[in-house]
Amino acid sequence: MDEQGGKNSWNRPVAIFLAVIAAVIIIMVAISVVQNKPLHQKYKYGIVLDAGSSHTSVFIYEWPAEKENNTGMVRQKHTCNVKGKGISSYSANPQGAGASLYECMEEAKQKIPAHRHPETPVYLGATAGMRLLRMEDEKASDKVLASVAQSLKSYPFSYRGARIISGQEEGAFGWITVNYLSENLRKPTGTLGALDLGGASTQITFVPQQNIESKDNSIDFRLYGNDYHLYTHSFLCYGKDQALKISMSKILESANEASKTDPIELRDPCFHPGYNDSKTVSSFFNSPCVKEAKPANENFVHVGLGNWSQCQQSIRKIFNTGNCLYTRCSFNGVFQPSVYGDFGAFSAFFFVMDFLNLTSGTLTTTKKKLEAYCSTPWDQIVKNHPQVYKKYLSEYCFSATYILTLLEDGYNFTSDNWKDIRFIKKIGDSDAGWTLGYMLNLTNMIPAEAPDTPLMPYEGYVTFIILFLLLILFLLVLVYFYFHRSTRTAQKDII
Ligand SMILES: Nc1ccn([C@@H]2O[C@H](COP(=O)(O)OP(=O)(O)OP(=O)(O)O)[C@@H](O)[C@H]2O)c(=O)n1
Ligand SMILES: [Ca+2]
Repeated sequence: MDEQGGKNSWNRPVAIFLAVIAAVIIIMVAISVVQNKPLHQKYKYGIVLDAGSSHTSVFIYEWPAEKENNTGMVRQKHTCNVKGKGISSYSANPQGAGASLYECMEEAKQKIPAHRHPETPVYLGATAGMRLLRMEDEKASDKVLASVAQSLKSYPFSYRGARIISGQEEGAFGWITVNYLSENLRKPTGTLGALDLGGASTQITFVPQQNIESKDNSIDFRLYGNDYHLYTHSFLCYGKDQALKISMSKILESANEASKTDPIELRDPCFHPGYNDSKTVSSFFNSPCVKEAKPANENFVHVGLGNWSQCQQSIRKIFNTGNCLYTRCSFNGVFQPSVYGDFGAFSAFFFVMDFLNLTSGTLTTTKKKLEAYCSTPWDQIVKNHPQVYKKYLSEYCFSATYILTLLEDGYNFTSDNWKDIRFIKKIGDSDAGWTLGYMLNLTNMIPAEAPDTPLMPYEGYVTFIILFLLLILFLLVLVYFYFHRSTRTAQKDII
């Protein structure tokens, strides 16, 4: 009896103790499961309209709400191309500029959950087309901006402004975009230079090895605790559409002097042999970028010759490589340090080189291929690309020759560092361009100082604490049984 009673009196506390431990383990495991379960991700959104010289694009970005200060977290969710030309083409009908945004903004309402609309910022940045319109007619450019502002305010988003951004901003934000997307900003590794070619301007931005001699070309950033000293320059009028106007106006001027016939025949080495089209002089002299005297004749016949080296010679005339007041210049007296590091070349750099399959290869092979392309008869080119709009198709020889000349003679890339240029459209899901960097900056999503990073991620921390507690409990159990057994042995010894 005594012995049994003794056994029972020992079993009850053991059972209670084990039950408590089991309960604690169950609660802990339950907490761990709940804590570590992936939470239903909450996203935030932002909209940026890129009002370029040739067209407007609407970009919708999204990012996980609780991770907005981390690099690489913002991605492009959707993009919509506004139908028709850029907003600067509405100078005679400003209301049309705002109205043109309707379809893409309606699409944005569909893509972003309704409960997020009021907090979603919307920005419009206009680039070189509007810079040129402002130079020509400031009132007209103000009216176009007022029209797009009024249109954007009519949507349920948080309107944050419509303005013409500077060439420096365009270059610097393009650089931020490509480096943010490549996740270069929190690492000690190098950064990627940015080359952007639009219709009306072109930008070059990179971290140089040399001193920046002109303060207009220098931009400083402190991002995630690192200091960046950037060189940037935007060449207004050196986008591919304006460059074509300047180049054509030079050939037209000399053709006009040579022949007094009407219409003038413009024999152009940058267009394919067999190309023959009637055009108006005004369509090339309608820009503040064109300084040549306008010929009296309004009509001319544009005749292609398809001679690549002559084409390059005529394009070289639009780059003034003399008159440098610094230790070195790119062109037109603009200071530029030697290009350094890898570069991402996007927008029209990519569209043109990708269309012609020229995104890889050496500078020499690229020139050879382009020479062959330019000399291909026009009817053959049309046959090979029946789906491409003829105006665009006819301009690829000029555009690619312009790109090579700009990169080699303008920015001083060489056969050696040609391989450092990557022709890119996107990085991951997001387009390379200034819009993402612009939004990241205006929403303060890139902190100057690196956010404090915990020793381990939150989920890991919870798991670690639970395992640690379980270990302590296990040790307690061991200790308990050890004493329990030694007490029983001691009791037996007494009996
Ligand atoms: N798929 C595409 C899209 C555009 N383009 C051409 O590339 C040039 C530049 O386009 P883009 O980079 O969109 O220029 P914008 O932003 O409109 O001009 P800017 O930056 O100078 O304001 C334009 O001539 C356009 O017609 C092209 O050849 N293929
Ligand atoms: Ca652009």
